[in-house]
Amino acid sequence: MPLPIQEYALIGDCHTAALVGRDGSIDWLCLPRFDSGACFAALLGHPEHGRWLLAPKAKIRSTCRKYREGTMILETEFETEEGVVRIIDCMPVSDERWDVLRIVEGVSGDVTMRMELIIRFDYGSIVPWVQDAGDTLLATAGPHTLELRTEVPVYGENMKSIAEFSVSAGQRIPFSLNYRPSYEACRGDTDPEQALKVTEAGWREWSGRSTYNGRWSDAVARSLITLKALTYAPTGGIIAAPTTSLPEQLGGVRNWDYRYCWLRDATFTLNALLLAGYHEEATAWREWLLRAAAGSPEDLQILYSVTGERRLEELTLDWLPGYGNAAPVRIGNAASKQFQLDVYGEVMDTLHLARSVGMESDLAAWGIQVALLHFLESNWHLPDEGIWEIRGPRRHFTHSKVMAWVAFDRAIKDVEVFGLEGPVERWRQLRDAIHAQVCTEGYDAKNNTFVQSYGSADLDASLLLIPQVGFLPADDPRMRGTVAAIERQLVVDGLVLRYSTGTNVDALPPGEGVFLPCSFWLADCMALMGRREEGEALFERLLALRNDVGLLSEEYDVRGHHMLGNFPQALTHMALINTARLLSIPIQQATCVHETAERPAAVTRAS
Ligand SMILES: OC[C@H]1O[C@H](O[C@H]2O[C@H](CO)[C@@H](O)[C@H](O)[C@H]2O)[C@H](O)[C@@H](O)[C@@H]1O
Repeated sequence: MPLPIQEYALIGDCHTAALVGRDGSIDWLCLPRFDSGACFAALLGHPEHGRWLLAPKAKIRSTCRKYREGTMILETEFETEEGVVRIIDCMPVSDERWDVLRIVEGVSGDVTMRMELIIRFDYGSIVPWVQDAGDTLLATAGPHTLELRTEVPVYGENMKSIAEFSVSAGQRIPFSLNYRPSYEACRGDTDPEQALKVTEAGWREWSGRSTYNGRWSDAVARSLITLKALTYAPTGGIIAAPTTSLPEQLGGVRNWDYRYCWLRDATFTLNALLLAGYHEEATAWREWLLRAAAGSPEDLQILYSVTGERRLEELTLDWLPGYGNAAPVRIGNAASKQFQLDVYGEVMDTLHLARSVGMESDLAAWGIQVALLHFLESNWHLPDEGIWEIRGPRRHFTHSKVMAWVAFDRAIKDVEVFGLEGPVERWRQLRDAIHAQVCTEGYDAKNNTFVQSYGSADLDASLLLIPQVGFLPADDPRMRGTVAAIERQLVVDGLVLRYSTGTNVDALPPGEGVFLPCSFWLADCMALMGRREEGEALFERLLALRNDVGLLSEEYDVRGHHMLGNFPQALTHMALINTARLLSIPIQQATCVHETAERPAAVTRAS
């Protein structure tokens, strides 16, 4: 059984990423990119599905770990009966090669160590042919080769590569695992100590550029680094999470592949990066978006691969039992074929924000935006699958319609503020028509609450975003009523469910954890409504759920006290950054909204 989700830490090179367990085992790694087949898939099965263990053989008394400040370099320290040993793990960022670097450092005593390398390409299904080539161990199968370099002797045993060695205080023993296509020449060795130095300097330089200097700077810094690590450097695409099929319900079927770029998630993420001053990432993402969205607006997908590929066929891997037997394990994502209205609003909002914070205006972007709006004009009235990507029948989701309003609202502001050209009068009429429709069809006057979808009495935590996008101020009585209803019906032990899965709206068996981004959104609403102390208390509670290295998954099981769902998740870390920002500025500024229902200042002002 793999470790509890919160016992993993992330290392990455902005092309792909690995999960390193507290026990020293890398249980998840896809190469050469985030969505490639995994060569270590023990996370979704057993060690025999691939992993790389590097840990003391001696009895472990305690383990503690941390990231080196401002970096993605992980240090795991094991205290054993024989002494203390530290493992330094990282993936040097490079466009030319893919390496996982592990340095074993003796801290005190003489500690006996064990390395166990089990390479299984294609998600644990292919045993490679392993050759000893002197100072290098070569593992090849089809298109893939992994090369292990280390000074300690390695031997084969039961289809595993094993090393046992001892490390004494002050000694450093490097291990490097390099990936290359098997048909290409060996790229040669790198100096591990030098690679570590360069990697550390690179991450520190990047972190040092953050403009956030509020109360929660450590938590925000770790979230920003995590978001950066989920960015695919060659294209600027940002993935939702580096894993597939970590279950939203233990033993359940809510298991999805998140190793793709959702317009929604990437847009939220980008807002967080932009507001912390990371304009380069914003520019790269805008270019990624323009390439991905190029073509007919009606063909816009809600998610793409990191390079913008569209066919993400959903398959199940029946040889993998799944994390804690939560089957099926899925790769690909059928949501790519869904119609989700909200993404139009999210894209328009981000591009508007990009202009507002001074990113150079791009005429090609505006051309695509106008085409998207043209499509939206004749499609906003249709039912859709909504923000939660339900797999049941389409509905008129209130949040989707609100986001259609956002799309026209931001386009109008782009014309008014930046002098861009468009049929602004027609857009104004549409904006007003959508607003009026939402306030009648999406609002239940009897219970004084907005509802999940037109005609339904159910609630939905996506409604908490209404003030953030500027549709209505947080202190509007209808919004106060909605927050109160959500607190009554969707809050479990202080944290927020995204909706009631018992209604079968998503056509899946009921039951999942509380949704962490929605819990941050509740804290935002509290802050915007003048309930700042409650908002802060909820934010602190959420921060306390982070694991020992500051990472969060998508969901949380309040009864079992463990994380659920893919990990670490960009949407959650983005929500954390946004809430920290909101709570870091003076109350007056946070709640200030224009009469025309502008976004709250806190959500638009770069710090
Ligand atoms: O709950 C069903 C859906 O779950 C996934 O979607 C969720 O993750 C997305 C990526 O973070 C997010 O954008 C969406 O709002 C979430 O509901 C899954 O990817 C879908 O295939 C699935 O239908």
